[in-house]
Amino acid sequence: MDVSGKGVFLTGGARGIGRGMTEALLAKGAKVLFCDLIADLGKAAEADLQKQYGADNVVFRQCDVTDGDQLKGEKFGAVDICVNNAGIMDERVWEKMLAINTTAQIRGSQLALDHMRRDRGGRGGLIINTVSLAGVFPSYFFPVYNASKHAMIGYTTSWAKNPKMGEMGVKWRCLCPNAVNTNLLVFEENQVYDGDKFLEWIKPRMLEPEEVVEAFMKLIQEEEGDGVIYGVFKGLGGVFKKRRLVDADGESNPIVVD
Ligand SMILES: NC(=O)c1ccc[n+]([C@@H]2O[C@H](COP(=O)([O-])OP(=O)(O)OC[C@H]3O[C@@H](n4cnc5c(N)ncnc54)[C@H](O)[C@@H]3O)[C@@H](O)[C@H]2O)c1
Ligand SMILES: CCCCC[C@H](O)/C=C/C=C\C/C=C\C/C=C\CCCC(=O)O
Repeated sequence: MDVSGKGVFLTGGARGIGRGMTEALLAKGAKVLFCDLIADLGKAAEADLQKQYGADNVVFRQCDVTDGDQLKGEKFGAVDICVNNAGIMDERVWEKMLAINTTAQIRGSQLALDHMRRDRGGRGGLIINTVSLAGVFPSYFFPVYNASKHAMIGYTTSWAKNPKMGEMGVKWRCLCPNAVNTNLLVFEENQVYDGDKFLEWIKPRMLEPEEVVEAFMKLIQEEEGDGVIYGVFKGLGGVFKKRRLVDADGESNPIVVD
């Protein structure tokens, strides 16, 4: 989709990957309403971005995505693209994690679908859920996080397969990065299992947020690829290539390039 002039609603945009996504969308001419739980970071990001891209083009709202009314209340001038990106990683508060990573992403998707459906007077659109490579492969370091992300792959790709989706005019995509150098990877003891081992495993594979944002922009701008699960990772032939995950039965070559 050409994002120029399009309306975007994005969650978890105050920092990390979501902050980068917001800026990249603005740079391509989109108008972005982004929300986050952390008001001071969000407002600072808004001030920076408004200076660069104009106050009419980017707005921040404080919002807890687990509060259905707040999410609904912020919706939506005219939204062409919805990015459900807010997420946490903390096995100690696993129910809260499911509420943010899964329930809220599903709620955001449902609200966006209702808003966008062409067959009910909307103008169509694109829904992107930030998932994770942990939504595709098992990882014993964080079982509930993993489950929360597997659920979003199932949910997103299932909607994409709905035979009436063409009529509804809505496209669905999952963005699945490997570990990214953001606050999510700053964790305390017991937040994950064997955290030291995870960090050791991840060190040579770690992505920078900009790499994920670049992949996100490719995913968003491509016309093809409905329901695609878009992996972003190092070490299997490059970070930015479009890949469709079609075979997850082994670590050696689980991914087939299109
Ligand atoms: N960092 C990684 O290794 C990695 C890898 C793959 C996928 N992801 C996913 O990417 C997404 C973004 O994570 P990130 O790495 O940028 O982390 P981050 O912590 O930098 O950003 C996440 C943002 O979500 C916000 N948020 C959390 N709970 C919220 C709530 N209840 N309501 C509103 N906003 C809330 C946070 O305040 C934060 O600004 C998450 O869904 C995460 O699971 C991250
Ligand atoms: C606290 C870290 C949270 C990071 C979450 C993020 O979404 C990253 C996920 C990255 C990778 C997890 C996915 C798959 C791991 C697959 C295999 C690991 C095998 C390692 C081993 O067994 O030695």
